Amino acid sequence: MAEASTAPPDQRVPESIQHSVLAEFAAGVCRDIAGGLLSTTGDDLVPFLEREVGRLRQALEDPFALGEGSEPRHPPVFDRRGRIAVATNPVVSHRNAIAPPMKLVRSGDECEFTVELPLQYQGPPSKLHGGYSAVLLDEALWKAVRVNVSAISFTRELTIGYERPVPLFEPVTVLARVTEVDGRKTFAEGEILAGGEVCSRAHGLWISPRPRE
Ligand SMILES: CCCCCCCCCC(=O)SCCNC(=O)CCNC(=O)[C@H](O)C(C)(C)COP(=O)(O)OP(=O)(O)OC[C@H]1O[C@@H](n2cnc3c(N)ncnc32)[C@H](O)[C@@H]1OP(=O)(O)O
Repeated sequence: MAEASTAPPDQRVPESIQHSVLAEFAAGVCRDIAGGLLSTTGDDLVPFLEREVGRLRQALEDPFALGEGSEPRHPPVFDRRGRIAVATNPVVSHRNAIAPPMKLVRSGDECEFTVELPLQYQGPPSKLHGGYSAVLLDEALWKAVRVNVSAISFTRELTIGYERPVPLFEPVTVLARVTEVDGRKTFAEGEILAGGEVCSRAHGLWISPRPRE
């Protein structure tokens, strides 16, 4: 298998479905280790790590059993230059161990995501770090812009209002929609909700780069 973490994109090689499933499984184990390292102390630490490493070892011994009947959530795709592109997105990609990952459940005029945040995203006790609320909202609003405007756009301004803390360890919803399109500029807004109540609100501006001369 290619050393995907160090190889530049154009040196990555195509991979089987089983390897994509294995990579996503390994990212999931990394996520569980990251959370467990924060909640496991003293004598529990070694058995915890042995258990997690054991899950990974078992998958390595029989990656085909792991992949049987299942599809990777984010299989590598070919980019416009025909190179293999791994889904690196740090919010939604199952292959990225630092992504929660946030899941798109509805896409259209309004985009809806769901996500459950574990301990590694904690700011105040049992609550989401505010900077990470901005990350979730940036991604969700960018997606609403992406779905509703043909040109690719990048975040130019993003304003967050923190009305209530976002809880960890339970499903939260992230909503996003476009409010105005004005040439290269697209304005969007959205919210993070928990238990039906708005915790954070965002609005911002996305701009598509000037076409090259
Ligand atoms: C393949 C992509 C995968 C993406 C994955 C998900 C990513 C999630 C979203 C992100 O996080 S993107 C990453 C974070 N964003 C960036 O890194 C963007 C950095 N900024 C830029 O690259 C440039 O500033 C940008 C391309 C966004 C715009 O550059 P321009 O030079 O084309 O914009 P310009 O400054 O000319 O502004 C365009 C227009 O907007 C106006 N404008 C700028 N700021 C404004 C403002 N705050 N309010 C109202 N209007 C504003 C500006 O006056 C101007 O108006 P006019 O067209 O009428 O002249």
